[in-house]
Amino acid sequence: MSDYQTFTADDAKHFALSHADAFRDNDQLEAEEFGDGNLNLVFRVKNQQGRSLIVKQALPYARCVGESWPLTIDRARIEAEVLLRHGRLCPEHTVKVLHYDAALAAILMEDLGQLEILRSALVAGKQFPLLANQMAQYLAQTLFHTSDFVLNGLQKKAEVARFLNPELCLITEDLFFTDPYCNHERNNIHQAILPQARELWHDEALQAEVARLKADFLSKPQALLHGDVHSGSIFVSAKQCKVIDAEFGFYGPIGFDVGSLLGNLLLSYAGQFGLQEDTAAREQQQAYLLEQIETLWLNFASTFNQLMQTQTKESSFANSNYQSFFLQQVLADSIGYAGCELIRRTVGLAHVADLEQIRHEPQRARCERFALALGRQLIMQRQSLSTIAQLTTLVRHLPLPE
Ligand SMILES: Nc1ncnc2c1ncn2[C@@H]1O[C@H](COP(=O)(O)OP(=O)(O)O)[C@@H](O)[C@H]1O
Ligand SMILES: CSC[C@H]1O[C@H](OP(=O)(O)O)[C@H](O)[C@@H]1O
Repeated sequence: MSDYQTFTADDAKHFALSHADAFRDNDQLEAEEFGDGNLNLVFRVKNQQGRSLIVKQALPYARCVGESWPLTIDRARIEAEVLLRHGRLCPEHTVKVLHYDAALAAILMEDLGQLEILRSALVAGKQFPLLANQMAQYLAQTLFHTSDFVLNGLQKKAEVARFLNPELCLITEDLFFTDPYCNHERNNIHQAILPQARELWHDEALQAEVARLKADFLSKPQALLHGDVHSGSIFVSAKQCKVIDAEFGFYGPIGFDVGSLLGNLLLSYAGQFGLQEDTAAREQQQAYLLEQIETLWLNFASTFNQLMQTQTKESSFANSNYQSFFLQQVLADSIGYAGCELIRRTVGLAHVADLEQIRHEPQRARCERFALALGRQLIMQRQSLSTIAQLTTLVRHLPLPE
């Protein structure tokens, strides 16, 4: 990393000017760093006509912790290459990457500032009727076309090697599958739910199922995942939906991407009990979220099924019984990973605004207990929930704990 230097706002301007057709040499550019994520610097660079682009740079450590947590800057390569690959497969729902510089670990990309971050919008009680359909297309297109249904063995292994991403995968392995199930110093547990967190540390039946999900995460390279499809990584409007932030990308189980999104919609569902005081408005928002969850899975499965039937290149996988079995297992995996996301966002290192923004602490604790109870049920029952309607029925009937 000899040429690497951490960008100032002036460096970000210079980088944008050197690589963007949108800017001219005599443009008076302005730049500000406004990143709010856990890991990187994000600058908005703007000219006097209001034209703007985003410069994202990987720091050699995790931003949320500091230099005591060193982290490879190769994550910028992974992010750029996954976004470029996914952008070719699903341009309408992937942020456009304009340039990537390996030495500086910096990416120039389109500014999506005219859209909203999904998580903030859901916390504000907003609804996006097209969201589930759009994300189903993104997930089905990117995951199918990078899977063994399309790539031959030689291509696939070269791809797996290119996207190994060991350091970022290790973060997920720890934060999703290890920390919440033991008394780990990285955990962030609100005092009021300490008894429920402790139960996780002694629940051997749950730990066995989480171990199975972790083993699959480590050893099931089904497709090139985004790797962190949470609602802070999705920009939305009434018409548009675009995914950013693919630095956790690698070849892993398809259900991990689908399940991460399901888990985030369920975190929003859980948070509504504490964010929305008006019962009718709360029930209406929760009904919207469950309807989006059903649409997401049904449209994902139907598009993936159509792609398997019409575009499978490997003859062994053209068998329709195998294809049904495959999708059924993706559903079970997705439900399990959704459960892990619910639990790790409630007691692990990285929390979410859906729960954190509940101001009334006792009510927040009830929502957190709901998220933990739901997460556990999803992990334990994932093989017997054979339709998405069974999952939404389970959610609807789960009582809000005291
Ligand atoms: N292409 C973009 N357009 C507009 N804002 C962006 C874009 N990419 C990132 N951001 C802003 O920067 C924030 C952090 O970006 P993110 O990629 O999530 O960083 P990190 O990898 O550190 O989590 C986002 O929440 C969003 O506000
Ligand atoms: C120390 S990384 C914690 C957490 O942050 C990542 O999300 P983001 O980069 O979008 O803020 C990822 O979910 C990690 O698990």
